[in-house]
Amino acid sequence: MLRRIEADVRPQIGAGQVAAYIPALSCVDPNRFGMAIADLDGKVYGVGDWRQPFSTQSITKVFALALALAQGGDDLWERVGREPSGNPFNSLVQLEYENGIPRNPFINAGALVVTDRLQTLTGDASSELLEFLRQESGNPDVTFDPEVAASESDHGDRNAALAHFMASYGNIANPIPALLDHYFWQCSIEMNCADLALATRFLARHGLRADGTRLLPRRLAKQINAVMLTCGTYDAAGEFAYRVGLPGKSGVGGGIVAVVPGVCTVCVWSPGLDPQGNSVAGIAALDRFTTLTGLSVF
Ligand SMILES: NC(=O)CC[C@H](N)C(=O)O
Repeated sequence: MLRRIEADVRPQIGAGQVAAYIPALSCVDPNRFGMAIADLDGKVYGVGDWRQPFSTQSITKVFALALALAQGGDDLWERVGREPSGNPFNSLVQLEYENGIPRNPFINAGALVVTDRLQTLTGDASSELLEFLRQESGNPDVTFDPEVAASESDHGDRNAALAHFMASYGNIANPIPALLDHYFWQCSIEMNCADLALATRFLARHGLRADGTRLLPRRLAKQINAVMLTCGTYDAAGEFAYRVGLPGKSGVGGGIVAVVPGVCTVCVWSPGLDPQGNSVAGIAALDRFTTLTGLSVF
């Protein structure tokens, strides 16, 4: 089935624009495509470049959210909302109208609040996140890409503006330079499709980690999946629900993870992005996946 999906989406591979806001991402080959499916027991099936590491970027926002909720509980929701933003992921405009409370945890402003919370809870948000991803993927080689992290920092004015703006409303607790560092390191984590499909499994397993221990109560796993469905692909979340019908989270590295609760997880990677910053071939592949298998939440 994966081979069939790859063949079906071949005309779209290379379509769109590779992220160009930092040099480290702009040189990625747009013709790459990989896809992996992990079942609940951790068996992985893949096609194409599924073992090629890529920049996970905003996909890490899901894992940071899960850790912040697991360790700090529902208080987080006093500082960040759960509604789709209908605006680009790095937009500033809504924040002023809404008194420094970001619409959801998956736009940059919301993710900065989540990382701030994780930093308060753990004292080392990005290392905590990396360790979690290593454990859940079973791959000790999952690592930061220092070049991407440095590039994010060099071109980080907008994220810095978001953080300072929220701090003016009292919605950031940690020193901003340290918070931004953790956020940029978080964005720089490199993983492949297999790693990401495996690491996302706790959301398909209703909160159970790879080792069988519980990360999240069932309720929280359901809630994170719901926020992914409504907010995981920014101002294209409606279109993603329409075409794919699964909780999903994208990143500007061209990766997307999707969850079929109680069944499996999927990760697809292809660097060409649509204007909303989501992988063109990635969405097409997930669209084919749910159409061919009938495995959507609807
Ligand atoms: N959508 C994304 O993947 C955005 C992540 C990117 N590093 C940023 O903060 O702008």
